[in-house]
Amino acid sequence: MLLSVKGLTHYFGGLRAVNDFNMEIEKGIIQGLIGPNGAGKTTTFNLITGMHVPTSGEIIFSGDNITGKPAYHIAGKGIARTFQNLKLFSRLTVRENIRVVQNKQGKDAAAEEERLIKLFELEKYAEYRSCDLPYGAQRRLEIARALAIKPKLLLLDEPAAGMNPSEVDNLSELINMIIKEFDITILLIEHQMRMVMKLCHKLTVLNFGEVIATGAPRDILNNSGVVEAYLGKGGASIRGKRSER
Ligand SMILES: Nc1ncnc2c1ncn2[C@@H]1O[C@H](COP(=O)(O)OP(=O)(O)OP(=O)(O)O)[C@@H](O)[C@H]1O
Repeated sequence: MLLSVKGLTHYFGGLRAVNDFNMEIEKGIIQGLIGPNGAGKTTTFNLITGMHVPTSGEIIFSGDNITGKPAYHIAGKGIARTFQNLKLFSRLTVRENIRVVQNKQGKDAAAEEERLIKLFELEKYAEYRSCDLPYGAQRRLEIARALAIKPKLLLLDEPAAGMNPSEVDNLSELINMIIKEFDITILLIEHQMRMVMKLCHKLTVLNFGEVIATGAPRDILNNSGVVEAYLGKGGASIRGKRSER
């Protein structure tokens, strides 16, 4: 397993945001982490990436226990992330945003910078400050910048937030391209179910900080506990169809 999370629990004061969370991620796949608002998805990302120290539990990445290690250490081990609300260096150019996170400078780094700019269709914006980019391009840049640290595991936190349907389709293609072009594994938080169903090989479903289901996307869609968690008893399904009552 590339990542094993065991018994992860996190309290914010008296609020238990993540409760005995277990998850395993195999190398080379796109795994989805879904669940209703406030279920604890972003908190889980923050725990994995060292932004919060868990109350208890263990996180093993590539055989190393990274539980409670500082964020720079975890990034150095090969876990990169993007944020729900973009966190680009707004006054730096596209090129500079990528360059500042690269570990080394030199010929190889410059070639990698060009490759990322090209793959993410950012050529025409390369010298623009990131704050001057259209929204979709900012989102692409955030993923390109995360890849610039050459991670083994990429955590994407709602990359389709605020996108229109055609932008969501483009993003899905981009994520498929990433898994082909880079030697990488992806953990994806996303509310857009169409995208989740299209991309993910496996899903983990969180509700009130607990895992309520894990498995193949098709099985998850038909899991009554999951449907209930999203919409309450007797509600519509997460497939978007209204159920007859
Ligand atoms: N820094 C914090 N301090 C206190 N409570 C927090 C903090 N961050 C998150 N929470 C609480 O922890 C719970 C889980 O939040 P989290 O953001 O992880 O959920 P989420 O599944 O990512 O939700 P969404 O889909 O809305 O982004 C929520 O009740 C939230 O209010």
